[in-house]
Amino acid sequence: MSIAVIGAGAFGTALAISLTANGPVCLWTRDQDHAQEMQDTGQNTRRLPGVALPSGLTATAEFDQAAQHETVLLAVPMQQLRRVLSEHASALRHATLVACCKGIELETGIGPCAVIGQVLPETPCALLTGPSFAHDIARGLPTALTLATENAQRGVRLQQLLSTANIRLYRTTDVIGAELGGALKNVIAIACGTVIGAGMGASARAALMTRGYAEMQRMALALGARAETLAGLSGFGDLALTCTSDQSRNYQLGLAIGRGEGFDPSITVEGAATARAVAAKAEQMGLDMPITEIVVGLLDSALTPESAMSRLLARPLKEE
Ligand SMILES: NC(=O)C1=CN([C@@H]2O[C@H](COP(=O)(O)OP(=O)(O)OC[C@H]3O[C@@H](n4cnc5c(N)ncnc54)[C@H](O)[C@@H]3O)[C@@H](O)[C@H]2O)C=CC1
Ligand SMILES: O=C(CO)COP(=O)(O)O
Repeated sequence: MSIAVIGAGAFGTALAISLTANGPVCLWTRDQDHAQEMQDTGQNTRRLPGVALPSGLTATAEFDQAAQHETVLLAVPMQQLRRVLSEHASALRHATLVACCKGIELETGIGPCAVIGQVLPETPCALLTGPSFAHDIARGLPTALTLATENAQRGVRLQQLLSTANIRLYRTTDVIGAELGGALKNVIAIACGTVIGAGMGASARAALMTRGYAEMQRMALALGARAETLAGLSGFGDLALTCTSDQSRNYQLGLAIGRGEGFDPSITVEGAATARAVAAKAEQMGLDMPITEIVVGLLDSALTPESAMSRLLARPLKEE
């Protein structure tokens, strides 16, 4: 069973490195110079410097070379997924697609598997998500992730195929729950980074993580997710990692907002677009998502960290 990874960013490269322990892997980048650089240096110096690419990994800029593989992992940012699928729809039609991105599409309010379902309705798909930093995976550190797909047989097959020496996969058929856990935790991580950056303390962060988790559940359950999925790796697990580690780019953006510093807009921060998508969806659904709302206010500079916190503290008192 052969594997390709689309997107030679930090995560795509890390997955490709780990998966070569099971067999050859093809890693696609849209940039010919980048592919050449990886071949010449044996490293992805742009996204994962200092980590050697194993000999079983082939870097290419030829899409057809990647798309001929049976299983194709899609490791591009969420807001680019539809474009990549649409540009390469005919080449990808016959593969099994595994989305590796975390987020909600801004224009439509849907997650990665739903986007695949719209662009390539006949193509089997799955989602790989859960707590893991690219650098940890690439360095061979132990991780546990969730593989979500509605087809249970496909889930068993992909679980075996994509488990490696340092990636232990659990499987679920609750795709919407896994999608929402991975997407919504990034929004809460921006809020948590903000309170730490602004010096509001670890107690405030614990409060945001807990009430943020309640918010994640509120939306996910309303959309048909199972509560136990939210309590698992793709929800609680990834929330815990992303809200407490300054390796996280979503958390780092929050730190910068809290400190009143700028942030490089070229860095992939999925929670920013997702916060806007989720706030709009919550309004349509009549759901109360106050932390998501204040994150949008912080991103728009309509709120300061202090005014955002005052707004949360001033909300009517209620049962937990
Ligand atoms: N970095 C990490 O630790 C983890 C990342 N993820 C998820 O993986 C996804 C990708 O993140 P990273 O790899 O970290 O981002 P990244 O910014 O390192 O890489 C993104 C890659 O996608 C490529 N790309 C962007 N737009 C494209 C387009 N239209 N066509 C072709 N290629 C395009 C870029 O050139 C870049 O190589 C995100 O959804 C993220 O949430 C998930 C778990 C861990
Ligand atoms: O999803 C991740 C960890 O599971 C990576 O987090 P960031 O995208 O915030 O860096």
